[in-house]
Amino acid sequence: MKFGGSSVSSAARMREVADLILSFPEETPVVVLSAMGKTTNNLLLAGEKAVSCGAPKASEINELAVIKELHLRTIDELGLDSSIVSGFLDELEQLLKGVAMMKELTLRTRDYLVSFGECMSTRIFAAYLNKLGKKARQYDAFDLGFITTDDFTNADILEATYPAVAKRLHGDWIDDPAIPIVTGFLGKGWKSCAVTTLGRGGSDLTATTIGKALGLREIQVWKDVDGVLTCDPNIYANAVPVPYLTFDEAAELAYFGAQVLHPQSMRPAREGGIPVRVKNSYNRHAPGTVITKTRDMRKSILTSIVLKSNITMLDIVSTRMLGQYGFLAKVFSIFEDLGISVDSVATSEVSISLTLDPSKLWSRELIQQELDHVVEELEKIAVVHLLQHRSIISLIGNVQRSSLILEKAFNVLRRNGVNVQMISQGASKVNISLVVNDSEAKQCVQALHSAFFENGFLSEVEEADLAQNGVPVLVSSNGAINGN
Ligand SMILES: Nc1ncnc2c1ncn2[C@@H]1O[C@H](COP(=O)(O)OP(=O)(O)O)[C@@H](O)[C@H]1O
Ligand SMILES: N[C@@H](CC(=O)OP(=O)(O)O)C(=O)O
Repeated sequence: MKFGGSSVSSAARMREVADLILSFPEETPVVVLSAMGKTTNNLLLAGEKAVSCGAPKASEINELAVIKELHLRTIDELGLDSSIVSGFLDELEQLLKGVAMMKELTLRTRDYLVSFGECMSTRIFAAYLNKLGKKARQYDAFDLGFITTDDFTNADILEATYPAVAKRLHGDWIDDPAIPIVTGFLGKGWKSCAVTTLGRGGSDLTATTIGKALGLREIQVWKDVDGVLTCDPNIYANAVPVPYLTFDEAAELAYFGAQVLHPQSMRPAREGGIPVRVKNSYNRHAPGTVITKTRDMRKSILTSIVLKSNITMLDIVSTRMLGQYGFLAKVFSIFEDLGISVDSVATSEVSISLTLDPSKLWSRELIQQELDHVVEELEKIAVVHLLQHRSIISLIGNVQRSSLILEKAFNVLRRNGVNVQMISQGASKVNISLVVNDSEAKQCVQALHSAFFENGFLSEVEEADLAQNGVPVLVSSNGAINGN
């Protein structure tokens, strides 16, 4: 059971989550927690301010005061001893003074700095469960066996993690049973032995990794929404929960920008064949979303609409003759050399259009200087147009019905006077990506959502299928059509 920052943002929320866990007395869950509320953001901001504020002022950083106040108030309201976090808060202040003195915040120090959030939330929660008489044991993931690459701020979990975590949790359970309360988001670099983090929202990945390591029956990720929704509720309030998803759909949805799940988190669940249930800790009786390997696609057309804004698009036209081989290889080797990730691609014989995500690495914004450098390198072999302030609208759905989805989508976009600048759809993908201007993207998502989900479109298609085939068309998740 993983609870995100919004689920454990205060003493009241911690009580609620404890009550939720205790309401399943027959279960012996492993609990994964994120940092309380906005603590990770505050730690990052405090670190950035420390770089330039000068050592004497480091203790006065506003975000440090906010973090201290939140954790001490929570401890107080839960009737716990302040010594649970006071050591961490003192060390945090020292660390910020150190950053201020050095006038630099390396990626390694940044990871160590943000680790304080999860280290404190898990200690508070474990102490509270123990106070309630439910035996709990706190674990720091970096001591539990989470072994990662040394890519600070965006580390990958290594295979050795699975047996190490299983051995430790099983061993401790046999010696002295207690509910494990594990820090999400954190790991230990295999060479550096320093604390690493798994990228923003990485606690989902911690949970699915533990699920696979222990071969659990189910992985639950508890959020502040009723599951994965048909679109981001901040973009369009009419979004509704999606009851079932496949791992592929969920991964695509997360990768293309839905903040609800960490993009890598589906991998261990898929490998372990363990269902993931997305639930609402504020509304525990809502059924949520169940994510599994396959699902009944009979009535599935469009599942969810995802928006990723502030995308940079490159239009690259070869300066050489038509039919020249090796052009794609040359272009992609430039991206590889510069360590820049490409999201969507559309090609013709002589040109490539592709999108780059400036926020892919949360630690390192793709800044103008880097973009200029990419263009400079590409201009050695092609004519390049850099197009900024674009958005990718991803239509996640049943690719076997892609013509139907595209017909409907383009109808809507034409009616809204929107010109699509790039389209990307693969043979086995569950995702059709459309690139539009940032300024018109939200309006497009709203119009598409109304057309697909709110105006009886799905039942109309179902009726048409029935009329045409006698029975609804059954499409399995591998794409085979089984209709009569
Ligand atoms: N398609 C989507 N479905 C559900 N939530 C989404 C979607 N896209 C964006 N979100 C946002 O993601 C948030 C994720 O929930 P949250 O509880 O904050 O996660 P966590 O606690 O793990 O950080 C939601 O509050 C919602 O605003
Ligand atoms: N605290 C980390 C890790 C995490 O997973 O958080 P959340 O579950 O609240 O998204 C972050 O903010 O990125």
